[in-house]
Amino acid sequence: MTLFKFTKMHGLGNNYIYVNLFEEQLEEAKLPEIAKQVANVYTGIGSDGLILICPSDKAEVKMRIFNNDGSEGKNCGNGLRCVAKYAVEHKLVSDTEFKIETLSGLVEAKVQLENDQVKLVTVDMGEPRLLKSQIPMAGDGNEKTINEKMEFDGQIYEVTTVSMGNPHVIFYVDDINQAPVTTLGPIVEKDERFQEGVNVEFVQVVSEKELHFRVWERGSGVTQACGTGACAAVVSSVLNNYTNHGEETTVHLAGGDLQIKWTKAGTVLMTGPAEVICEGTYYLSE
Ligand SMILES: N[C@H](CCC[C@H](N)C(=O)O)C(=O)O
Repeated sequence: MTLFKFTKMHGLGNNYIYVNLFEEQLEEAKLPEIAKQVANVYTGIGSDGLILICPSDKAEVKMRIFNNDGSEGKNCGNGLRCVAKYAVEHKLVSDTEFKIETLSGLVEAKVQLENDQVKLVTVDMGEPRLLKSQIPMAGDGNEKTINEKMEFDGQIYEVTTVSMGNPHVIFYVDDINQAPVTTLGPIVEKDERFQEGVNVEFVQVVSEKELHFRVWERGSGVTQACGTGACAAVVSSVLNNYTNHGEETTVHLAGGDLQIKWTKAGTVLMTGPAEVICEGTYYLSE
């Protein structure tokens, strides 16, 4: 019987099962299956996926993220805030500011402590990637997709695409409560023009400082929040002249708010909470 200790954590309701690989051992080939198992709300723990906190030779810690369909993502904003909280509170790091390695590069995390507990985390998510070749998506790889017409399910939409190390396509809607998240989301997620699939975001512009946001995530479906998606939405909104470059935007997600700024220096800063839900031992069914 394989068993391992886990911590369930969430960032604005985007919840994952975290396993500390400084202490536990999981078989590499079984990781997609383990992610699907623990994420199953009926026969597992129930989560949006699995996140591994690993040793790294490039940073203090490394994060790997698996969606609830077992696919491995290359970045996870809500996951990074929770990894930062875990690393500080379990003394995997000795500072309140440190680097985290992801499959899409290094990010810089900075935690805010209250009585030795991490409440808020700011992550410098690095620079957005805007070329079609970087999303990746079909078309001229040297071009960007900003407010470009694309047909999905027989209808023409104007979309913008941004990668935060993982792919995002942003649709603007007049009323976030009417956004076709569960109907259009899964169609776009698997559209063949996105060679690696895509996270699908719906955004209602409230003002030049506020966005409403909903998401259909690649590999997980509807989640309460998507940190990389919220960063992509702010970058997209600056590119579409809805919000201002270098100014902070409040993004209202289903699970709560993130403060996001696409800095004039070029990187995207994301600030938000990270919470522990529970800890336990998982008995992996063979
Ligand atoms: N579904 C995403 C990974 C999780 C991203 C999201 N949960 C976040 O907080 O950024 C992907 O496959 O690219």
